[in-house]
Amino acid sequence: MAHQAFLPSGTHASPSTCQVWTYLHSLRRLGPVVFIMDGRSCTPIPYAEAKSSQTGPRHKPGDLNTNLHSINNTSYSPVWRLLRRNLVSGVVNPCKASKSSTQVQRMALDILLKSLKKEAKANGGVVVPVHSIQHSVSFLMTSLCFGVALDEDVVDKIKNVQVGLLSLVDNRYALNLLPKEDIVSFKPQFLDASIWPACAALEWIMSRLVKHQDIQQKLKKEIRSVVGDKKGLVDVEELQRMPYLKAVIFEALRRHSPAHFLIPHRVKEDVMIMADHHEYLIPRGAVVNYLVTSVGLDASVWEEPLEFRPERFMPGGEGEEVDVNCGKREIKMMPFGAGRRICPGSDMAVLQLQYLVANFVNEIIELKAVEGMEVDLSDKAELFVAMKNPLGHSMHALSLINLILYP
Ligand code: HEM
Repeated sequence: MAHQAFLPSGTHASPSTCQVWTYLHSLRRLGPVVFIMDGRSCTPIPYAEAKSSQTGPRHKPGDLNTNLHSINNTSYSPVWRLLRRNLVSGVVNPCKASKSSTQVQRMALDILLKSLKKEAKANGGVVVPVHSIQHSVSFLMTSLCFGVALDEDVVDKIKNVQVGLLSLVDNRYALNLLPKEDIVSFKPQFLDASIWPACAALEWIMSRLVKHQDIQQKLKKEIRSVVGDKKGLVDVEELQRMPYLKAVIFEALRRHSPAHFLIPHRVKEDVMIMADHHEYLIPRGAVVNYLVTSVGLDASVWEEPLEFRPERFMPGGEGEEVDVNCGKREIKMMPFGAGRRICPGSDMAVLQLQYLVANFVNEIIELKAVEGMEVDLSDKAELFVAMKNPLGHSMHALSLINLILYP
């Protein structure tokens, strides 16, 4: 059953978007593909080749980030279960995030709004939101991670020098249950895994709100209909009565999935799969991955998949029943992965995005591009998929935005 098709050459373990599309193309030519990764390169090959390949450990033990005791590097085992349980019950539990972390949440929002307002005031309404977003989300996630609201300077240092994290460990949450080397790898991992995809998602959402003024207005109307003329913040409880807000966030996660791939998975035992009337063997030990983006852009599931249309997640839309946690229903998108290794921060990430976006939109009069400028929606693959030309990246970029704030 050997597949003789021409194989594309290997590429770096974090492929660019262009390479991803090459892979998608390969998928069409080669049928089901197994990605073999050797740490530096990632080669899509048909199952038959995979069968004869050697796959060693993904990472070098001992490396700070990758000592194989961190959640995403650990195979399914009691250690993985313990690490994951600690994270889920101690840090990312959405109830906890909505109650005991309210103060941190508010402070993060405050950082975002203050920094944007200051910049808008200094620059005649023009802002470059990417830095404010990163600062605010970093503050939020690091504070949740360490269990205390950290000083903003500290947040910056952590963001820039994660190696120094150990000196900041306090005895909150579950971290003190872990051996020292696990804490070292847990923290950078928590921060890498939580800050960057959340930043990317927030920036994509803002861009879409700039690009689609009608969606921005509809969202604003929904928020106002729930909070009325109440001065002050939109509460977490109020978010539950904003289905359109959730639809905007889901649509952004579908259309601009922050992760193009999952963290590679290793096959535990030989598995036979059927595709295009062929039976393929995925051999035990092979490293496999999913093209997360392509799942959310499948034209047989989504009408005009490239369009940004939050209405598809409203009653009657093709995404009405979608659950980003990929429960028992058909999987139509998987921005957080699926199954046992699904992102444990998914609920918290969605909640934080709802909170920040609702309050941000409630606070502004209008978010729009500077006259004559347009939002550039090209992307680039870094650790996660970010905007190639961030909103208002420089005075020469095409994507300056004009933030008109209430006085
Ligand atoms: C919009 C935000 C986020 C996105 C799009 C995202 C996406 C993902 C994806 C695609 C995976 C790989 C799943 C797999 O390999 O099957 C993952 C894993 C992971 N994520 Fe997230 N994530 C986000 C936010 C967060 C947050 C807020 C946290 C922590 C609080 C977090 C912690 C983790 C961890 C620890 C893993 C590894 C899980 C394991 O291997 O068992 N993520 N995430």
